[in-house]
Amino acid sequence: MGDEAFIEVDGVEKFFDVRRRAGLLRRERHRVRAVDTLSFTVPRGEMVGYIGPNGAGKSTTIKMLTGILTPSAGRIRVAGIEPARERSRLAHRIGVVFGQRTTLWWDLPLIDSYRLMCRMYRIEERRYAENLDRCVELLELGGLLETPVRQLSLGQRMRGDIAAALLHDPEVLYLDEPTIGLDVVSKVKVRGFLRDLNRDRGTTVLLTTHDLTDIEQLCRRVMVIDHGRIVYDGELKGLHAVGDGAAAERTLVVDLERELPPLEVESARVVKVEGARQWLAFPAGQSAAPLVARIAERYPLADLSVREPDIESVIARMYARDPSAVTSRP
Ligand SMILES: Nc1ncnc2c1ncn2[C@@H]1O[C@H](COP(=O)(O)OP(=O)(O)OP(=O)(O)O)[C@@H](O)[C@H]1O
Repeated sequence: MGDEAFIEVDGVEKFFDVRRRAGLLRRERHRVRAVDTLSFTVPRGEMVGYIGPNGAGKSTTIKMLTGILTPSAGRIRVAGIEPARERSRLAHRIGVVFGQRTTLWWDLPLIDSYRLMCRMYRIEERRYAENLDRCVELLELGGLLETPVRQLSLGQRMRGDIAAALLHDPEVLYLDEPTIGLDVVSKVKVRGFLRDLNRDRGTTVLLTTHDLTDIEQLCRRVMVIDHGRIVYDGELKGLHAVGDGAAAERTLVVDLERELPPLEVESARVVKVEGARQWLAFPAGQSAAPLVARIAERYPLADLSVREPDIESVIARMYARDPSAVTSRP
């Protein structure tokens, strides 16, 4: 196998047979198609965004790539291994982080979880010590190693989980919503760490997220999945173009010292007013700083924050504008 296809997904389908109520006593069998003829490849060392609306099939894809789920049809290879068949052999070569749940032992100090993983994965002592030192330093975990996981903040726990996924030096890292619920500072730390990991160690990364900034800052390539199929595969800026420039709007949320009529500011428009709070949409490509300066000059400003466009709205507009414009990479 050449490096051209380090992750290889070819015509993969996954359906679930579920039973649902169809009347008082009757239950009907019903087939949910979670992934529908999915095909893509990821070369070694690439960091790819994998995005799509809720229920599109992202988690199902990741579960099949780790071997937790077996495809109903089609072929998957990761580092030359068929995940569902050789799940434990593959486990030595991949790392997984699910943002919504932890792989750490809740009641144990962080370091104990790491020691357990070292034994479970039979990681060689020296390699373990090196990887741990590097993660502790770069993810700033030094002061947290003796803390039980349940006492960690969400951002600390996430950094702890990322370290756990990297102790055995995986060649591939799957990240499912790694920045979900994190504050801005934690997001910046996590993104910086992932960028360096990919650059310095050549780790192949597949990143699922609802936060477009994660993609913007980390991935040149993005794949969009909807209804279990890839509907776009290419550069992020191409996605913005398909989704119409207006889709890529950010929102400035302004708290004024008192209620005022909608603000009038160049290159932004008020989209909502609620008491002394106003929401102003402005082009995502534009820096917020001059806009903030213009508002501060003319209006009594108490506080403000910037909201990034979310993936759902970009995709929704992409469809609203012209569904046929949504293309796949050749
Ligand atoms: N074990 C299961 N049994 C039945 N249906 C399932 C199962 N797992 C997933 N599905 C269904 O398959 C579809 C795809 O789900 P999946 O979790 O992969 O989506 P997702 O893109 O990860 O969504 P989200 O962004 O909400 O996490 C959904 O319709 C979901 O309800």
